[in-house]
Amino acid sequence: MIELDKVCVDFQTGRGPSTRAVSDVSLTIAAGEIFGIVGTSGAGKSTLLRTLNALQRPSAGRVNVNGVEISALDGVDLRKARQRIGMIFQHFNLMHTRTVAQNVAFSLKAAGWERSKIAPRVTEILALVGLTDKANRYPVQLSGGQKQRVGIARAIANHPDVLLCDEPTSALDLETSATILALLKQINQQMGITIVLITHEMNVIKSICDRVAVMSGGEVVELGEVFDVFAHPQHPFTQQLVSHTLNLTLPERLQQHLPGQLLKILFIGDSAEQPVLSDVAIKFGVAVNILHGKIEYIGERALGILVVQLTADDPAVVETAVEHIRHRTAQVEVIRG
Ligand SMILES: Nc1ncnc2c1ncn2[C@@H]1O[C@H](COP(=O)(O)OP(=O)(O)OP(=O)(O)O)[C@@H](O)[C@H]1O
Repeated sequence: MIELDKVCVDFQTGRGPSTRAVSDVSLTIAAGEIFGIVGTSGAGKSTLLRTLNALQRPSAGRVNVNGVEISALDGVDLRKARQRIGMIFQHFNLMHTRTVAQNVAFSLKAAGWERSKIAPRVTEILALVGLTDKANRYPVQLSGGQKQRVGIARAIANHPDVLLCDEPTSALDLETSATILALLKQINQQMGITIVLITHEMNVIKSICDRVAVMSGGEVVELGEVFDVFAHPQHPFTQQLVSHTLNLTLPERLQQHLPGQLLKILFIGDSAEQPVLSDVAIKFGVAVNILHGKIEYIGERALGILVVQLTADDPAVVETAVEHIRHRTAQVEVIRG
């Protein structure tokens, strides 16, 4: 449904050398998927997202949406192709002199809807985003979350196939963010709209995306199912993002002064249901001290993480116990041996 083939974007600033904002990105995004692009500021996320509706032209490479090479279109053809692609923004981009209903109606007028069909569609779509009672309010009278709901209503009113989301929750508090992400998920499931979302927060990726591309320095450095990226991040930048999100750092003081081995253990699926730690305690006579732990739910799947300290009189016994744990869990990282 969406295909990027070796997309590069260069910006020429002044007379100096150009900046490469997006470097050789190739991706395929399936119809109906919620696809996340994560990276720090300046990674090239916005620039890449904007190539999907040709707000930004690639300097090299091709962008195909619904079988049409959007990066090669202009004029009427481009306007038509863009009508199949909605977009929402971090700061909502609403028209402040128009009411909520007028903001949504405006997008339908622009898409060439018959006058008589606009009002019923506005009513329907405002009900879907939970804003029926705010139809005649102006944006200034709304909370951030309500403004983003207007943005979403406006973006999906014309039945697009794709919804592009540019940091949709970055200006919102945690609770409101969660309700907006839940609304996006609901829209994806009910209407089958493909969602491409950019964010700098792994938590946003974790809560609604199916797959994720990690961007750094204009490149996609990692790509995969969200669960797999969280469970086995490969690239050092992804490892840093995931570890920061899971927040399992122990105070330095504790790390330095504890005897024995400190392990971070990952439990996935079956391994989460087996009494691995009590088994090693009994079998090898090691003392197991749990220092930190949590279970993250990503989609329907659980990812358990524990930080434990293993001690015994004989260090060789601890080594054997660590090997035993390694064979029965998804991953063991020795934080300090
Ligand atoms: N119009 C432009 N002219 C020149 N350079 C630009 C332009 N737009 C973006 N850049 C540069 O391209 C790089 C990528 O920017 P981009 O906005 O895509 O990153 P981002 O990952 O979306 O970051 P942020 O989250 O801060 O928006 C940056 O170095 C930026 O300075």
